[in-house]
Amino acid sequence: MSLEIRGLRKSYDGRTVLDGFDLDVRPGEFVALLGPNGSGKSTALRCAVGLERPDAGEITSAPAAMVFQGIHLVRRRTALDNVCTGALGRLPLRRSFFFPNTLRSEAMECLDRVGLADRAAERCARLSGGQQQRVAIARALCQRAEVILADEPVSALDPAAAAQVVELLRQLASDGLAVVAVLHQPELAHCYAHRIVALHNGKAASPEVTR
Ligand SMILES: Nc1ncnc2c1ncn2[C@@H]1O[C@H](COP(=O)(O)OP(=O)(O)OP(=O)(O)O)[C@@H](O)[C@H]1O
Repeated sequence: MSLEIRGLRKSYDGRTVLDGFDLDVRPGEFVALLGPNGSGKSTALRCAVGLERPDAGEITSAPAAMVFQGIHLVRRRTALDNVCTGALGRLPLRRSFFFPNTLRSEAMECLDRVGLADRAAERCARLSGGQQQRVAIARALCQRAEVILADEPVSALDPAAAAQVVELLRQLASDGLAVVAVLHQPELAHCYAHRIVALHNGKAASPEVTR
């Protein structure tokens, strides 16, 4: 299992958000996490990646990276530079200003996997929203993540770009990653996810196998 969450509990200001949330995601699996606004979907992902401390529960995860709705690229830098920053956590400090060629090659491979090798030298500000989100996914790949946690990755995109990004997430899962994406579009979840998990009353409702 790439990601195992058991009995996750989290409250804010005395209000219970997660109340025994469980989730298992295998390598090769794309899970869509659905649920109403405020049901705790982001909180669950943030706990899984270590951005939030749970009140209780156990999380076991292979190296994980998060992708956000807001994308968070450095817009004036090139797509390739942005992807290279995925490796900052494993670079010595002196290397973090001029990325070594080996890293640039790895970042190019990551851009290739998201279909954007031909835009590597383009400043991110000049890319479309969907392309920018694919660059952010390439950056997660350059982190050498085995688990990708995507929090509403397509909510800001037009329908065609959204479908392309969700299809890419499915492809990456088919290549062996474990992928969890919070989606607000049930039709995309049904079309592309291997499995849908619904968050209800702080718990995972029975998973529904879609494919
Ligand atoms: N840092 C925080 N401090 C206080 N309350 C928080 C914090 N983070 C989240 N919450 C609250 O926890 C609840 C769950 O939030 P969360 O963002 O996880 O829900 P969500 O299912 O992702 O919602 P949405 O679909 O609207 O993004 C909400 O009521 C939110 O206001």
